[in-house]
Order: sequence, then C-alpha cells, then structure tokens
Amino acid sequence: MATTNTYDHELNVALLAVQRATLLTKSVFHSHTKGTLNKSDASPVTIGDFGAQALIIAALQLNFPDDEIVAEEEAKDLRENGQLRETVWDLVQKAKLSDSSAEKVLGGEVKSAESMLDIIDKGASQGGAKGRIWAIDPIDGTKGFLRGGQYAVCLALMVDGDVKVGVLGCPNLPVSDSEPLKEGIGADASDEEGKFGVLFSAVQGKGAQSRALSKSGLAESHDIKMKPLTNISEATFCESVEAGHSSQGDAAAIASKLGITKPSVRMDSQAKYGSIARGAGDLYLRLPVRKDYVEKIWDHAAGDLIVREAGGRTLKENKGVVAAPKDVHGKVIEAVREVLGEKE
Ligand SMILES: Nc1ncnc2c1ncn2[C@@H]1O[C@H](COP(=O)(O)OS(=O)(=O)O)[C@@H](OP(=O)(O)O)[C@H]1O
Ligand SMILES: [Mg+2]
Ligand SMILES: [Mg+2]
Ligand SMILES: [Mg+2]
Repeated sequence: MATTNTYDHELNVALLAVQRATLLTKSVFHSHTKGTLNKSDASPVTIGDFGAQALIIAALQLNFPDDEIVAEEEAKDLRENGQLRETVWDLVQKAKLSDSSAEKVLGGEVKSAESMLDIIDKGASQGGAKGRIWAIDPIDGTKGFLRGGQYAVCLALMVDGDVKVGVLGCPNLPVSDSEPLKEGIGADASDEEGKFGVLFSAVQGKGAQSRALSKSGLAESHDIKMKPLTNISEATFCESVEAGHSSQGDAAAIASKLGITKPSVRMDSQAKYGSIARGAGDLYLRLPVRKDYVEKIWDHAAGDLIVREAGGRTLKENKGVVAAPKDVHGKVIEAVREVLGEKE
C-alpha cells in the first residue's frame, strides 16, 4: 500500500543541514579572509558559499542518495586553486553542531579535500519538472554577506516540480518575529547564548514556522503568519539592495500608485520572503531590470513556499516577484501592470 510522504525526515535533515551551514558562513564572516572570487557573470562567490554548499550536499547524499541536486556553485575554481581548496576544506571539517545526535542525522563526513570537490559538483543536475530535486543556494545575497547585511542559506525540495519543503537560514535577522524591518545591516549582536538569527521553514500544506538558529540541535519552533493588511497604503514593502537586481524606480512608482508612503526596506536575499511571511513587512517587489535575466530556482523555491504557507500569494514562472497577502495581491498586480505597461 502506498503511504503518503509527510516529509518529516526531509524537513529535519534540511533544517539541520541549513543550521550547520550557517555556522560555517558565520565563521567565514568573522575570519580575516573571505576568499572572494568573481564569477564569469561578475557576481561574487566566497569560501563561505563553497563550504556551505559542500556541507549541505554531504548531508543530502547520506540521507537521500537517489535525489538530484541543483545548486548555485561549482568546484572549478577550487580545483584550480589549491590554497583556496584547503581553506574551504578546513572550514568544512570544523563546522559541527554541538549536539552529537544532530550531527549523526546529518552524517556525511567529507573524507578529503578531493572528495569535497566532487560533493560540490553533485549540485550540477539540470533539474526539470520530474522527480525529487533539491535546490540549494549556499549563500543567497553574497553581496549582502560581504557587507555584513542580510543573507540566507536556502534549501528546498521539489517533487515533480512542486515545492514540498523549504528552509531559509537567516543569521543576521532578529530572532523575534515582531521586530520591525530594518534596512540591510545585520543583527550580529544577537550572537549570544548560542543563539543567532532565525531559521524559517515550511512543508506544503502544513504551514510555515520560525525558530531561533542554534549552534547545537533545533530550537523550539512556532507558526508564522503574514500580517493581515486591510489598508494597502499602510504597507511596508521590501526590495533588493542591489539596483542591478530589481528596478527600484519601478517599485517606487508601483508603491506610489498603491498610496504607499513608507519608504521601502532594502535587504539582500530571501530574508525578504521570510520577513514578510513572519509579518515583519507586508510586500516583496522584485521588478526586472533586464529582459534577458532568467530567475534561478534556488533564489526563490524555499522563500516562495514559506510565504504561501504563511498565507501569502506569489507570482511564479515569471520575471520578477510580487509577494503579498492574498487579499491584496490582485491590487498589487494591477499597479504593477499599470506601471510596467506605461513603459512599453
Ligand atoms: N540581473 C539580475 N536580476 C535579478 N536577480 C539577479 C540578477 N543578478 C543576480 N541576481 C540574483 O539576485 C540574488 C540576490 O538576491 P537579491 O537581489 O534579492 O538581494 S540583493 O541584490 O543582494 O539585495 C543573487 O543571488 P546570490 O548570487 O546567491 O547572491 C543572484 O542570483
Ligand atoms: Mg551568486
Ligand atoms: Mg541567490
Ligand atoms: Mg548564492
């Protein structure tokens, strides 16, 4: 008899894997070198991105050896640069949760620097609409990470093209859901008592949760919901820090059409999805800057599910993002149409 998958094991592994990877990124942030390289599209990648990707894939391979993985980074630069490879290898060996039972769940001891490279390159699946595929963005918002601003470690499981599990680790967001949204700069000061930042998650049909990130096992979680918004003119909207990633001019025009007077909150990464899902903000607008840019699955899969499970609506298979509470989504789309239509 076929049993329905509740995704409990997948969620547990995803939460712990993301939590462990955030430890590695924190250690890179506090170290004197970030090993930053520029990729062929001129965007940055650091030893933190490589290390976090290796750790997450190692845990997925141990627990779900048959699943495919689509991840942002590749090991090419590390294959060509021995010193960088050793630095990442050292980080990967040191990043451990202090709860030994959590480490046991993750397992996936990386045996050597060489095998670490192969593990990183296991994230090169072409993806597609069939089967079980994990999407990994080891550091989303790498520019934010380098600036000490917001970034997110992102992991999602898609089954036949549908996002079933989504996890976002946001080490620089406040633990409390009710703290108002702040511009870019992170909450590194919350790094006390083994607590730092927040871990968001969702399983399809089971709502969205948040919990404090921890250096040992998983902290207690609680449900999160988008904030009810009766008057859209009172909304707070968030958008990218980088003007090259989202048209801030179009966002301002849309906001003004909706009667929104509060200035936008600019923050890097999928921390935007998490922030509106927990009711710290109301809308997320991402408006295309270039017609030829194709959004990447690892930049949206986890955040999209977390917002939908928190009672929001998003636009997918599209250029850009409009995420808003269900009741006002139509209104926002109308304003987007008007503003973008005027530009044609
Ligand atoms: N031209 C263009 N248009 C849209 N999006 C782009 C573009 N170029 C890059 N990217 C992707 O943006 C990811 C960073 O997320 P955000 O743009 O939300 O944050 S921010 O720009 O750092 O503020 C960033 O993710 P990371 O590379 O993981 O940091 C990119 O995948
Ligand atoms: Mg990148
Ligand atoms: Mg990204
Ligand atoms: Mg990234």
